[in-house]
Amino acid sequence: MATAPPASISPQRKSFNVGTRKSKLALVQTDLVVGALKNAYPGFDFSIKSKDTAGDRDKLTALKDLSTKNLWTEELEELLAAGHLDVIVHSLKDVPTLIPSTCALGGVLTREDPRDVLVVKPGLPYKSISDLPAGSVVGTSSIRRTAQLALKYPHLKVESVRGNIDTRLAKLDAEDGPYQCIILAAAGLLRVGLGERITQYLDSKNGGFLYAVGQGAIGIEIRSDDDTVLAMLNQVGHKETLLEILAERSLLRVLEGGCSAPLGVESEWIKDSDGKTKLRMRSIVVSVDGTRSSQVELDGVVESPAAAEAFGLEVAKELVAQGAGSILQDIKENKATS
Ligand SMILES: NCc1[nH]cc(CCC(=O)O)c1CC(=O)O
Repeated sequence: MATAPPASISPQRKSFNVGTRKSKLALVQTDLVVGALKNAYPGFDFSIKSKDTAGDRDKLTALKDLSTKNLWTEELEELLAAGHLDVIVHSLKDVPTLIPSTCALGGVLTREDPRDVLVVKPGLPYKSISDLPAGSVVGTSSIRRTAQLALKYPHLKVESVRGNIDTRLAKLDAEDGPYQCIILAAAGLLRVGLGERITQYLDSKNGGFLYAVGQGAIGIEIRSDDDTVLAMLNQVGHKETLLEILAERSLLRVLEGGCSAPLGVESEWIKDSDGKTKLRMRSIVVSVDGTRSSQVELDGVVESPAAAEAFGLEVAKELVAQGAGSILQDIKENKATS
């Protein structure tokens, strides 16, 4: 049954413009958000406006070399702030931890499987990352994945692969292509109906791989003063996902301080011995060459957005105490990438 609109929603405002990127994944995720909003607000009208962003246009430069960090978000945020859009739907992983003051994170849908996965080239016999022989080429452009590969699998080679999911899979499948496998997010493959391409799910216990902050979550950005849309999103958002991603983003925000940190995380809700629900966060910071790493696992009672942000900060402090600070300093000074 549809929920009655909260009192703060003005009866005059019944049409909303929902912006997103043009990729297949972005459009599928936007349909999920619009579907949830239409279900809660059947009398309202939502139109989808899709747009290519800087990140979609520049497919040649390795991601870590592109100077602006807001590749996927900035142009859409300008349209949002100007009122041409009311909502932007993002893969939350691509949303910088600092959002311009005119905009805010309005909510998140239920997280899809957040893990990274290995996709092996068709015809090759490998069933897991540990089956790959020395010298095998793994396609990825993420410094988090590159650094974790260098740490755990120094016998493998890493080569950059850019483009949307279909493009990357086509590069993997090309008969004369350089890659034996690629690493992708499970969420993207599952959401576009390509789950059968997954060879192995990677996590702390399988392959020893942690995922990106926000991975698998759909983030919904709004104008920071738009109480109407915020109230609407409160009806469709998912509380556990929100607490997980606020903790993860708080951790990353503290660590990165203006540079992109090779941080992996894994968030899991557990019951402790007294039956109390806690958020267990595993985290790792790895130097780009994989020679140094710092790992922390903490459990925290996380029942509110403020508690989630405080918990992320606590994990960050512990990571720095375990040595993450010097790894991040080297990355900032560009030593580790030479
Ligand atoms: N940076 C690209 C990107 N942004 C979101 C996803 C997948 C969906 C998600 O992680 O939520 C991907 C592709 C990938 O990393 O495999």
